[in-house]
Amino acid sequence: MDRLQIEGGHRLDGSVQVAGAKNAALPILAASLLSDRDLVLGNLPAVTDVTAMLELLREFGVRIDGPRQGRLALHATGVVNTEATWDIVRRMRASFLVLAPLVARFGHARISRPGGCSIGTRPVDLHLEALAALGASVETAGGVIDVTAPKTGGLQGGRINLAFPSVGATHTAMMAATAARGETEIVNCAREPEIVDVAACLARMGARIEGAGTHRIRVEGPTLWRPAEHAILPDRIEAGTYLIAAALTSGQVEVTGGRLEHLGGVCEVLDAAGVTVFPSDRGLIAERHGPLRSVDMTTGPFPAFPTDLQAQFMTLMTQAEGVSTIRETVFENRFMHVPELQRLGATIEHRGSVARVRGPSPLEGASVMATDLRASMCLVLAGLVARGWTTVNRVYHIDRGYEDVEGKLRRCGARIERRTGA
Ligand SMILES: CC(=O)N[C@H]1[C@@H](OP(=O)(O)OP(=O)(O)OC[C@H]2O[C@@H](n3ccc(=O)[nH]c3=O)[C@H](O)[C@@H]2O)O[C@H](CO)[C@@H](O)[C@@H]1O
Ligand SMILES: C=C(OP(=O)(O)O)C(=O)O
Repeated sequence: MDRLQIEGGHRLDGSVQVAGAKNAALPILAASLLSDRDLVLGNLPAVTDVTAMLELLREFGVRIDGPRQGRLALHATGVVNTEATWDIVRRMRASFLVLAPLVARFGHARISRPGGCSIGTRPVDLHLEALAALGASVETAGGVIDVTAPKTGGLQGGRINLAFPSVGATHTAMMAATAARGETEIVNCAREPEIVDVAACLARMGARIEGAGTHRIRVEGPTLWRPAEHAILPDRIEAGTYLIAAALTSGQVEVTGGRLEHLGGVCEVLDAAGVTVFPSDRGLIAERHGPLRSVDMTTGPFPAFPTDLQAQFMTLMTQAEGVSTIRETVFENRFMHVPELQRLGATIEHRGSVARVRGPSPLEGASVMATDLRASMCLVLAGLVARGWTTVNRVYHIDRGYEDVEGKLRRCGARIERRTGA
């Protein structure tokens, strides 16, 4: 199992190219199942979640050509299977996103109920309610979810009112609605930039869809599919991670491809902490003015501070003067990094959905265990400022969503090595 070894105390300077967003790439790959026309994708991130989704699509019978000159072509003409087993779903939660396109196109799909993961229980009720609102019947038995569209006419347009602006349920609703007959209105939907990117890709594929990025999306179906080409938008979470890394080490890094409008509440919070993020010719730069200040932060759906940057922000706050109160409102158990940061010397009290970080704490390198993608990354960030060497174990979590993490950090001056094996 790979691990990363980091020597702290080196300032980051230089530039980092942000990859395509994993959280747009995964639903867009699932959306390739909707159409029998070619879909060509650019800017797919080289991360293991994308590899796993491509493997799953191949198992369904999707033909995949490339990558050639950075582009990958998907042809879903010969889909042979509409069942995703537990073995597939347990490897990657986002594989659940194939449910809607399969039901929409083939009228039926069976998928194992995804379990929780280290950040929360992560139910799928809102996905299933969205499909039911378009006329699908949903049966669950023995951990398997069976979804069938009406025998005559398939899915029908309708009104989907999401109880919470779930990102995944919004993807499910949009994809199902493109194949349903008539108008669908999705209310209280998620507004994340990845929703806008998925909607843009669906529109290129022929869907009549509007309102993505607002609380209400309208889709007029069914879609007359056409061949399409789409480049995945840059990963705002990766961009935010490297901006935080630069601020943490008092360095200056140009985050190429990062976009201010995608970072929502992040820049405001960083500004209050003494870090200004400003646009450059090619992306974003974070500039720190003297010592970091503690800031309170609450995660929430876009444009609030993203839960996927909460752990990295917590590492930043270990180096800020004062007490920072961090509230996690999206997932019920997303503080698994707290004991590992404490192991490095951070002073953090954690109760329920609130963590209080008292800084600045001198961190000391140690061996720590990665528990999920962003928790792992916050430990790498801590390693950049800890005294001596930090070893982050179970790096496969980071590889799920960060392309070439050690290469990107090393090119900015970090001392970081990947070690393979025991
Ligand atoms: C592949 C992908 O895009 N993953 C992102 C996506 O996950 P994901 O799509 O799973 O996140 P959701 O927005 O759906 O989940 C938010 C909250 O809603 C709850 N919920 C969700 C669905 C449902 O049917 N019922 C329900 O109760 C979840 O348990 C969670 O507490 O958005 C999250 C929130 O921005 C990000 O952290 C993840 O990185
Ligand atoms: C939680 C995340 O991803 P997923 O929804 O794929 O588990 C993440 O990207 O931080």
